[in-house]
Amino acid sequence: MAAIHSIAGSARERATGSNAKPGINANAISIKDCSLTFGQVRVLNQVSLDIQRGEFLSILGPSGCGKSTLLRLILGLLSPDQGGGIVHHVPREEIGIVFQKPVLMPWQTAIQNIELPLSIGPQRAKQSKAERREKAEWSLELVGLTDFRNHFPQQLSGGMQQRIAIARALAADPSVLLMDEPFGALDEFTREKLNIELLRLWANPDTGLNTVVMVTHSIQESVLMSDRIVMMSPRPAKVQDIVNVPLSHPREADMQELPEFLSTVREIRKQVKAL
Ligand SMILES: Nc1ncnc2c1ncn2[C@@H]1O[C@H](COP(=O)(O)OP(=O)(O)OP(=O)(O)O)[C@@H](O)[C@H]1O
Repeated sequence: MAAIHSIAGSARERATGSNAKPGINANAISIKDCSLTFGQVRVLNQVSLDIQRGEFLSILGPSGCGKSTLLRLILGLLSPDQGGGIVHHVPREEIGIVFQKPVLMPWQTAIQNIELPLSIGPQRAKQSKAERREKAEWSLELVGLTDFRNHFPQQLSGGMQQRIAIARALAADPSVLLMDEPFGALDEFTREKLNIELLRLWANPDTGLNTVVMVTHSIQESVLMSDRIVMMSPRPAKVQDIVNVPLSHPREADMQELPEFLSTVREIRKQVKAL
């Protein structure tokens, strides 16, 4: 099916506005005809996708089709065995990731967990200890958890732990954030709250965050949050379709009652059934 709607105006503005300076590619990352096989199992089959600067892109597809594999490919943790490869138009160190499980160190406090990646590897030399602490405090404040800075993970709810994981990713100042089912383990109420919080962080000019790529199993979540939705086919996965979401920004939870929201959800459901 052809893309069913034109791209939302504000997304285009984000993609082609202040971020797309002359001479800078309008894409953040380009995936060119990539295939990947694990042993005898072909997981990705000639996947091509341009991830545009400034967009919120969701990836939807059947379980096991290769969505997480695609994120790992984008991050550079895996390499394609065939195809033109991945072109990063933004520096690799500007790409952050948030996983479904927050993976926090249980013996470290919230603020220490956020600081940790800033204090190891090449990141360490970039900032003094005081600067790292200041950055961690800043990102903790962004996710509204300053009062919980000295709490250990087990003293925090699942939603709070995931906000710490998001703060940890934001502390490294990513321009591109990859998210692998970040809210999949949360209850519906918390999930919807964090959906909107994440959109606010994406729109917040204080963060360098510009482009989000989110794997999700939820059609509603993908429509509420995204500018475009990539539909993957069953394994070996290829890009089946790209759906443009006709909702404006800023998004609000009650937009889920709009006819454009409902018709887009219906259209995607129809496509999912036909996979
Ligand atoms: N390191 C690996 N070695 C071998 N096979 C792997 C490896 N990683 C993933 N796979 C296989 O690749 C396929 C795709 O896995 P992947 O986790 O990318 O799917 P997914 O679409 O993210 O699944 P889900 O929606 O259930 O999270 C699966 O069959 C999985 O078993």
